[in-house]
Amino acid sequence: MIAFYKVDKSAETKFASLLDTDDYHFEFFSSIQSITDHRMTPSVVIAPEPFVHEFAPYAIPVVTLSIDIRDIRDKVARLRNKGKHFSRVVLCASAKERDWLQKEHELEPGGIDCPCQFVTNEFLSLQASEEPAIYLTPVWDAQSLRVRPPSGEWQVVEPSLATLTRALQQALSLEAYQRERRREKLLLEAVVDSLHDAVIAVDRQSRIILVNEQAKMLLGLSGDVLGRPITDYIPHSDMLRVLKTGRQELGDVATVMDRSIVINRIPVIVKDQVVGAVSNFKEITDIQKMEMSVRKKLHDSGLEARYRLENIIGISETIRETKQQAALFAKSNATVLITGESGTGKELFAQGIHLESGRALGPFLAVNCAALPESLLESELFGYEEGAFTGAKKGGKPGLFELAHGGTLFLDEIGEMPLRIQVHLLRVLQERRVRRVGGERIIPIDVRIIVATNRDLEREIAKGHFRSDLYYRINMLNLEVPALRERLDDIPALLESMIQEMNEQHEQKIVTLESAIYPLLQEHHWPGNVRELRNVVERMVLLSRDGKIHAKDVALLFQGKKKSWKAEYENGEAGMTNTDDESPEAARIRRALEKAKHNRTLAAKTLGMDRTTLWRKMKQYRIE
Ligand SMILES: Nc1ncnc2c1ncn2[C@@H]1O[C@H](COP(=O)(O)OP(=O)(O)OP(=O)(O)O)[C@@H](O)[C@H]1O
Repeated sequence: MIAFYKVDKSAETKFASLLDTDDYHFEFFSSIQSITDHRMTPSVVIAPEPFVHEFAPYAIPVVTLSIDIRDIRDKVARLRNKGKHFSRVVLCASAKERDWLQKEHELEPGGIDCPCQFVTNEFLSLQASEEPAIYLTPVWDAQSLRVRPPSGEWQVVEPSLATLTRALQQALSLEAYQRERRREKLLLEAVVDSLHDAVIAVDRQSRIILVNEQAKMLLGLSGDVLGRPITDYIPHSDMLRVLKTGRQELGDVATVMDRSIVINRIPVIVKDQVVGAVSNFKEITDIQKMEMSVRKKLHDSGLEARYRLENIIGISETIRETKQQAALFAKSNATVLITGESGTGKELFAQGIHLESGRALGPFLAVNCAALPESLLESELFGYEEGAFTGAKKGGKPGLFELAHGGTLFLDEIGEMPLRIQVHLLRVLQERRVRRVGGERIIPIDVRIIVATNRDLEREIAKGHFRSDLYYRINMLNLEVPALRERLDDIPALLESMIQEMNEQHEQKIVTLESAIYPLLQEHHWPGNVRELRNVVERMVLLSRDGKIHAKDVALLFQGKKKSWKAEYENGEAGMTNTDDESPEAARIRRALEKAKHNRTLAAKTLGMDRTTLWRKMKQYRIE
């Protein structure tokens, strides 16, 4: 909307006819009050020069309406034509307008055929003179003349149509510019409002120039706060310090309206000058929620705990008791040591405890301590800072302890953990904080630790392979997972669920199992526990015909494979490796290594296994 302020009737009529189309919205006003009371704020105002200053407190652009030297020349010419006699022109106007007219006259004196004097209203004096004068004043100053010359000697000058048109053109282009600025402002506001962070910005004088809804909500601001000093709302705002020092302040923690928030304050610097400051802040709980969801995404890519305690199959007394005990342990935050032969389902219990605990919504991360070389295990667990070692990722990397914050970290095969890392782990468990490899920062962590082993740790301590202080620290709650041979009653239920799972996997439809199969399964010793059973079922499914598993196939399977399985499981692939006598497999590996002159790639090749498996087995059998 274009507002015309205190323009005279004649100008009003001319402006109205110039704007006589539906394209423009305009109004005439005679007081500031009537403008501020109007339902629409004008985008631009046209006001005669003496009244422009009234708009100083308002952020509205004003186009100044003033007469120009041509308007005076025309007036003088018209007066002469009417037969007026004068040999002097005295022009009386407001200071600014007077200055402009005087300058214009100096630059282009032609046109006025007698001397011209320019004065302001305050200095208008009616000197008696030999030379008759004509006193001219712009129409908007007529009412305010301090001294009034005798009638007939003074005349008002009205702006010509050309002057009015120029002012109007200026106003229209300003309005278009304003409209564009408003559109940009709305866009910026929408962008800032769409941020999850609360944002508030101030100018050099610490007046609020931008604030989003989140900031209003967190700071409890309401109404129109733009343009108000930030100290009206936050008396000792730290933004004042940032405006003064020009230094950013990141990660400050404060309590605002009983909420803990994390604040960043950043100076806005233009050409080395601090021209304002912007602060973005967030409730700590929001940050925690975000962390959770990032971690959740991590889980979705394979690190999620999926097994609940109730999904662990088994109806036997022993497994039911173990599940009850695990549920009880889930209630506490203490470290759990899960022991049991390999393949008994220790990891499933670790997942079950996590999901049963108050940390269920947090991350569950697992690492097999036997599967990684010492230095890699260390950086996986504790993370590293940039430049900690050659090849360290830029920006460093958080370790599993950090990533598992708020959740559970499962350390499988803890018995295989190198002694040096055991020391590091003990410190983390005691202090509940980690320091990344090569770093200085101490990072507090809230992680529940569950460890598992199939080794007899007391024996390992006696052999000097495991630290006793760490053992006492982790052995707070001990969950013993029973071997499958101690709970043969569970085999039918396990069998059923595994067949169903494999049917889905292999798109088969096994419907019946010959009943003679069950005694075969009950007689077996199951050194590889449930994992071995899973292998057997897989083979049974592959051997099945017409949707049926035949007992004779299973018998053959056991007979043919008995030896190799026995060797496989009893010699340490998955079973307890407590024997001090070297197993045949260990001997085979030792021989292959010697033959290959300790070239592991070559040895692995002759043994028919990949390097990682060889490496793992060497660790398992403690072959140097
Ligand atoms: N009660 C059970 N119900 C269903 N599947 C089970 C059960 N117990 C174990 N399994 C299956 O047996 C396999 C071995 O389980 P898991 O890895 O948890 O054993 P583990 O004791 O941690 O073994 P290791 O000591 O070798 O790490 C997995 O495939 C698991 O799904």
